[in-house]
Amino acid sequence: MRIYLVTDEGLLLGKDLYRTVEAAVKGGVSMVQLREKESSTREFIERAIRLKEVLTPYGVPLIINDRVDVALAANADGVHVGQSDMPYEMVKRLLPEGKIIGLSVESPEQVLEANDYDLDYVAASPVFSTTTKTNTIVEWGLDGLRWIRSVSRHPLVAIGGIRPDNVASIFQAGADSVAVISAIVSADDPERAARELLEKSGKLH
Ligand SMILES: Cc1ncc(COP(=O)(O)OP(=O)(O)O)c(N)n1
Ligand SMILES: Cc1nc(C(=O)O)sc1CCOP(=O)(O)O
Ligand SMILES: [Mg+2]
Repeated sequence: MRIYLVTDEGLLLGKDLYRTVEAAVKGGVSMVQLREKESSTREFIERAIRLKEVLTPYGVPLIINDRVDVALAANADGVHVGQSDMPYEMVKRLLPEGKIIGLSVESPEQVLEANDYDLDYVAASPVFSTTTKTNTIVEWGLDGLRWIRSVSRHPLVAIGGIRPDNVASIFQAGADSVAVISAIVSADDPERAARELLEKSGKLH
């Protein structure tokens, strides 16, 4: 996975969620996270089931943000948790073998602690500060990403403020993948936006 799309209903600017995600996949997105902060549990599950139906023909995994129960109910491919969410050990115990687990890391201590976990990726949270999510601690920057790469045994996802003009530098600093909301979700043409990110990543060939 290179371009990892995270959804946000509030940033769709009137577009349809499912069409936007499908267009982004056509443009090169290879993993999708359903991130619902306002919806009811029932709406969250319904959206997850529908999104899974959209993604399955493309072979693109669906990750559920925060909620192991929703992931299980929708037979999603995995869960992303942050440092205030369900602890890793519980997520690991509750999810069937083979499901994806991603964890946000916000400090050097958390990066080192994550080396004890059986994770599919750690997410540098945030690589750059962003208006999309403001309750973050401190941005890692490119030096921070290089440091994580040098000590972490896990695939490294970068998230926060990622755009076509900085995506190459993020991969050069050691990220394996970039997770993006507004640069794709808020674009007039999400397929083109995803393709541009992939082309500018320097990772096409
Ligand atoms: C890929 C990815 N990285 C980081 C986050 C943020 O997780 P968290 O800190 O739990 O914050 P919320 O997204 O739950 O508000 C993420 N969702 N995805
Ligand atoms: C969901 C999320 N988590 C972050 C973190 O730092 O943990 S930043 C973020 C939002 C990323 O949105 P955009 O691509 O629009 O900057
Ligand atoms: Mg969370």
